[in-house]
Amino acid sequence: MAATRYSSNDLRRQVGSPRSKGRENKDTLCRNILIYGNCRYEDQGCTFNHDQNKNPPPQGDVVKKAFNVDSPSFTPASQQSAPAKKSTLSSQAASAAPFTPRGVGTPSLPQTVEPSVFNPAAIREFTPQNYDISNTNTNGVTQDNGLYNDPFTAMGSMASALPAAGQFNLYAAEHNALTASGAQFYPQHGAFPTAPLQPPNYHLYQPFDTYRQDLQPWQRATYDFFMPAKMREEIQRKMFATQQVMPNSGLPQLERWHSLFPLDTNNRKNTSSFGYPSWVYKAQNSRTGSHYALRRLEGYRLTNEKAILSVMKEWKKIKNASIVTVHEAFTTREFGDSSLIFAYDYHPLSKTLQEQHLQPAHGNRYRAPSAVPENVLWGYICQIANALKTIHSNKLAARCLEPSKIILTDHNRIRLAACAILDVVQFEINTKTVQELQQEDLVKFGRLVLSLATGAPPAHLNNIQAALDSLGAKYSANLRDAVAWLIAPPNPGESKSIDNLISGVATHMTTFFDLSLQDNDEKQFHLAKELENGRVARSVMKLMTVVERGDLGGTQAWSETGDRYQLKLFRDYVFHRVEADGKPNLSIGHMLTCMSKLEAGVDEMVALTSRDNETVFVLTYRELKKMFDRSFNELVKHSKTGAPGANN
Ligand SMILES: Nc1ncnc2c1ncn2[C@@H]1O[C@H](COP(=O)(O)OP(=O)(O)OP(=O)(O)O)[C@@H](O)[C@H]1O
Repeated sequence: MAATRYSSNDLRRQVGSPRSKGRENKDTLCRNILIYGNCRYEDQGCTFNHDQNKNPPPQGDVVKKAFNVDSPSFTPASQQSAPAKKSTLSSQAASAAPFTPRGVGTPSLPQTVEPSVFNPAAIREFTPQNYDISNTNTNGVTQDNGLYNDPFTAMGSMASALPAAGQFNLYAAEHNALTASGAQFYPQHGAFPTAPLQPPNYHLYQPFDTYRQDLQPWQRATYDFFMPAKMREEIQRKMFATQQVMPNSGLPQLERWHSLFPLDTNNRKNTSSFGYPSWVYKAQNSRTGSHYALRRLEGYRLTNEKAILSVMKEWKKIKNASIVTVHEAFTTREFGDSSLIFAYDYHPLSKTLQEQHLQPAHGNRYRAPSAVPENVLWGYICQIANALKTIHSNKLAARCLEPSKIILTDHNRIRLAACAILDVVQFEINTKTVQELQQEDLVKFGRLVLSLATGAPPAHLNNIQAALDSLGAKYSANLRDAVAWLIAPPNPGESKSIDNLISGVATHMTTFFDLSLQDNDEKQFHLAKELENGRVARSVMKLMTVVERGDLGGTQAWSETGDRYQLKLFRDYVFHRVEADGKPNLSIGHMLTCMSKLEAGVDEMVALTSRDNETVFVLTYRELKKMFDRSFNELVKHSKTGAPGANN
């Protein structure tokens, strides 16, 4: 802006004040001080008062003057009904057109408006799009009596003043509630109309950028909008495994379980773990539809009902990320024998530690499996210690700590997979106390780690000392000491506990904890992206229910007429774009942006052209969103099921 625009004289001329002289001016506070905080003409002859503290004009005096800013002749007609507000500032802003965001409608401009320093049209350029307002005096920037508060400096104080989640609905179509709650953000501006909080536009696509900061915008690719391909593939494979069925498996349907699918990778009848051959099946619960892993102990005959009841009562309390949760146990004769079944959480595509580390590489049975890296071993130690801590604190013992009964459910993530079984099976014959069983847990834990470190199954570890000595070549003394401590019997009169081990491996625990937090951060980042995609997907689904539908509720070609026609053209604009040479434009960024703008109902204009180029509609996303909502609501009214979410 030209410097002259800010001169106090000019300002006064614009507001229609008569030129005052000498002493009179000295009493009047210079408007440049009011508006800009200083007056560059102070030392160049500006005759107004530049000391804000000097002679503040008494409120009563103002109304007595023939010409003053609150004089009714300067008050726009549209504002007269509002309670008169005392102000010593320029009336220019008061008579300026009330700001209305583009596309909301034509603001009712007062007819007597004089040339204005404040050009609302210009102010709009600073307004964040889709900024819904209920107070037409506000336009997204703090604006009152000619004062312009830089929204960007204001944001700092806003950040701390942001309302707690739940105070308003981020997904609300209208944000008037926000405007109303704006008052609390400007307590210091009590005398001014409160401007609404400028909320970030929650509806617009907002991918996080923490993890790809090194990329320039033009280097972004489609996959930047989605989770990494590897992660997606892994999750999809797991989903596929969960849904897998085997129609002619010959497996029975149990009372409340169906679609049994065998998970065992060999059909050896191995009785070493429980004293009975055991089999694992994936099955779907008929009541909940969820999938579980059922472990069946073949040929087990239950003699004491209390065994299941009392053991399960205790084990159902155990919730730990390193233990596969056990839900129930029951007996069945559906397999043609008397079987005991345990229902566990199902972890698709898991492998036992035995399969992962102790079996020769597939297709090469002469080559020993490669050694488990030390950091992976420490990860296992931390997770098993975590599991044992919970189990032992609940006065239980894990008992089944074998490589074939610990499953790997994700990258280096393990879980004890056969808890509670031995407690039921040996309910009547067990003669050991829980403390003794817990001591045994520690020894089994040590043998398990030793087995993984040496590559020999626990049953083959006959010379423990030799195996421990061999660790020195591959692993740190720290690891060797931890394993030796676990396996060694406690000193007479002493007992070892899992707490002792946890204190001893605290540094490894913190390393593992940190890695797990980092992993969590990364997943959170991908989750945030998928949140955006989920929203866009819902909007696309809604749009697809409307366009090309045909007739509805007796209206012929409903989807080709009225609002629906424009939505159809919008669909073309978003998804069927072509280049000048007719080649399809498949920019995913364009699709995501348009759909999220639609969801946000921003005030940006969009031109929709019919396919024959005969008709062009120029409208805002806000208008389109209204059409979209109207059309969809009409559909909902005619539907049997009602609003989405009421049914699946
Ligand atoms: N909760 C579970 N969720 C998903 N898969 C599981 C679960 N528990 C076990 N499995 C899988 O079932 C398969 C068979 O497990 P099992 O414990 O019978 O191993 P195994 O090597 O056959 O042992 P054994 O020789 O003692 O029968 C393994 O591949 C294992 O990963």
